Amino acid sequence: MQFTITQGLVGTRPPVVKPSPEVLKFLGEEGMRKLVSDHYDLLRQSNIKGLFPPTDEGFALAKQHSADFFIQICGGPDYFNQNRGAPMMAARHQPFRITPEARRIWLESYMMVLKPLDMPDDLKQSFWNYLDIFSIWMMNTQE
Ligand code: HEM
Repeated sequence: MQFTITQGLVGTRPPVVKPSPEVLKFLGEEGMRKLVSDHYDLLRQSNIKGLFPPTDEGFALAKQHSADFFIQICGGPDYFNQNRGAPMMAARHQPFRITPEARRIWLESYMMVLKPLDMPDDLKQSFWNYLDIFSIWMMNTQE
């Protein structure tokens, strides 16, 4: 199990592999929502907290939308499309200043919630590899 952070250039979109559907089968929808919620709670205490909604209501909604997406990308119901429309993730992140350093903090926060998670290593790896590569797509600002 290796939590590698691949060096990626702002503005590039390396080919990405979706996480294994087994991740969602193992965690269940509630487990996935808890994972995403724990990640957001770390982001809220991080140096990039200013990127995220300041109110509790906004923050709860952000958790919901993000979990909807991860459930969908892992082969579950298309909650994200139903609630938010086509993902277009890079475009949705465009209004936010996502630098390589912000990506690193975002990924390290996922690392912190994945490490202690009760899930087989091959599934953690599959989920991590997706986060590692797809997060490169979200970078839109040089340091
Ligand atoms: C694997 C990579 C990523 C995925 C799959 C992802 C997914 C999402 C999703 C689904 C949303 C909600 C969009 C909406 O409903 O309109 C969102 C919003 C957001 N993401 Fe990401 N994201 C990723 C990487 C990042 C990174 C690296 C950052 C910053 C360091 C970031 C910062 C934000 C911010 C600021 C928002 C808006 C507030 C919010 O709804 O949380 N994201 N992201």
